[in-house]
Amino acid sequence: MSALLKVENLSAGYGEAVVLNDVSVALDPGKTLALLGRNGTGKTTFMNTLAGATRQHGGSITLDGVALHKTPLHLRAAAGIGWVPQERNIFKSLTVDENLTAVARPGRADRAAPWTPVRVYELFPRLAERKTNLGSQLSGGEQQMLAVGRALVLNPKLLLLDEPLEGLAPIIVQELLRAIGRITREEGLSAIIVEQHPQAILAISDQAAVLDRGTVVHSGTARALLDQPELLDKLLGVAR
Ligand SMILES: Nc1ncnc2c1ncn2[C@@H]1O[C@H](COP(=O)(O)OP(=O)(O)OP(=O)(O)O)[C@@H](O)[C@H]1O
Repeated sequence: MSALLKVENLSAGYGEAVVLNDVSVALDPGKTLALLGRNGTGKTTFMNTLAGATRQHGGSITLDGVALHKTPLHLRAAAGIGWVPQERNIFKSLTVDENLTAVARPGRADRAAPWTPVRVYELFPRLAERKTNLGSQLSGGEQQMLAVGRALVLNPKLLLLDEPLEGLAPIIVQELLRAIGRITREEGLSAIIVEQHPQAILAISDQAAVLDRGTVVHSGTARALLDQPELLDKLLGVAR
């Protein structure tokens, strides 16, 4: 199987500052990668770089055979990147429904059931109940659901979720984890998930990579890291 995403020898950062150094990652179609690491190790910078929001200094990014590093930020959604940034970026002055319909793109020919606002409401019934509420009137968890829904209706090839569970109540975390599992496992959408709750994300991921100081210091299966909690703690700098 050829990789959906191939990142090779990537270096990137902000202006002259280089944050990511020689990062290589590959992801097969339909698979999920958990991207882990301590604070400030470059996880968000990696996601931002896939989305085209940083300065790339070197290396290459290929999505579905297309050289993404040559595609500017405003064309990356059309190129297949569904980005849910840490700050969620929903339109706060539009209703839930307007948020979804404003960005919806037709599905790709290879998808039997494209994501539409209707399907997003099935996935997140809470959003269906809030259709006419403004983005600014939603709770943090509902905003996160809307941000995920907005990325889905773009019908991306690769979904990027940057700390989707951050700051959310445990019951909402469970709802989101179930929904993410459905999107990836059942619907077969490829995803990269950055998270501070490693166990929860590893449990729904296929692969794992750990960043430290802008470099990949571990990569393998998610299962192997779940089975070796001491190794995981060591990689994440957690004292036992
Ligand atoms: N807009 C920016 N301009 C300059 N430097 C930045 C910017 N954003 C992040 N950095 C720097 O890049 C490095 C990596 O930060 P990044 O946010 O990618 O890490 P992270 O692993 O996602 O951390 P966290 O878990 O805290 O979100 C840090 O040293 C940070 O100070």
